[in-house]
Amino acid sequence: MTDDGFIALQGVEKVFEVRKKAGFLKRERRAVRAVDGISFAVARGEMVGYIGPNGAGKSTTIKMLTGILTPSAGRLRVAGIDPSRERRLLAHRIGVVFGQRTTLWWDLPLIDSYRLAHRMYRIPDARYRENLDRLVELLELGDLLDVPVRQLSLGQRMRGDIAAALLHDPEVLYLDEPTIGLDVVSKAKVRGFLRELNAERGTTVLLTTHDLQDIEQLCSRVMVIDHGRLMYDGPLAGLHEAGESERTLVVDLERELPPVEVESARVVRVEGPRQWLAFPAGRSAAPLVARLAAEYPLVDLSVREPDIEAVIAKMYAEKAVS
Ligand SMILES: Nc1ncnc2c1ncn2[C@@H]1O[C@H](COP(=O)(O)OP(=O)(O)OP(=O)(O)O)[C@@H](O)[C@H]1O
Repeated sequence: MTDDGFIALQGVEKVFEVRKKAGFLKRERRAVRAVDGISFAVARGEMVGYIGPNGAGKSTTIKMLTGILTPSAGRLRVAGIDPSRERRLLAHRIGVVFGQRTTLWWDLPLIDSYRLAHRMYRIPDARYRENLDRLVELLELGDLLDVPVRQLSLGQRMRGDIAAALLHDPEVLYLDEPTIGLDVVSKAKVRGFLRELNAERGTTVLLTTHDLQDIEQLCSRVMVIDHGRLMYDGPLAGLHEAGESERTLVVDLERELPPVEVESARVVRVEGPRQWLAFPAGRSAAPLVARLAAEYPLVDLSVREPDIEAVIAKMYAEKAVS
């Protein structure tokens, strides 16, 4: 593939014209800039998180990447293909899973949707059988193939949808909220499968989610979008610095004491002999622990990582002010 990435966007914009009621008969036209000049490149085999608050422009970006929507401006390529111009050609190279809406046939047994995909994508018979067997095994669908989709639980349906998106061996998989509404066990199954898919097949994955544990467990890189603009693109750890987040050192002292005093950390909570100290997430906890141990009667301690959701919220707040 070219140097500019397997998925490549340069200054991509999407503006929607919406009509708004402005009186009894009057309607006003208004432009909604859903995506406002986004540029990024994703290399083949990367697994990237694409996150942001509601209405940020995530789904619009994914729709442009699949060719459903045409960008208003900018350049966009997936596997060297212009999605909106060659949507059918691209369809053979990509798989899409929308967590909130199924692509499976609601009233038919699960297997019928797969048979349909077999024909629709013209998947060679041997390849279809092989992929179906592998996906059924990995996603634990064996007992569900003859069950009508409407009778499946949400977690089962989601696994069914993921299999449907992968029968034709796509090189790229877009996942829009793949764990939404799933219980802990189902989430773990979906995440485990995606990790394996990426490691074994080198499938490039772009993942949109509100569940930051999805990102934590799957993606080494994360892009944050807000108001149609890219606010952050980098490793997950860097988000903490961007949000100037803090880690927490929880210390158990021998007895109740006034809030401890130690450089570069501040006590944020005291409960009996236990105290919570906030310190910058980018710093090592070791010198802090050493100082505390030298000056106070320490019994036990633990370090808590910051909640990423809070980090992002803080980042937004800071950008809004600046
Ligand atoms: N077809 C459309 N016509 C008009 N406006 C639209 C259309 N699709 C999206 N928008 C607007 O574009 C903006 C971005 O929407 P988008 O669905 O891409 O956000 P999102 O980040 O996916 O949000 P969510 O997390 O809620 O799904 C919103 O203001 C939305 O109302």
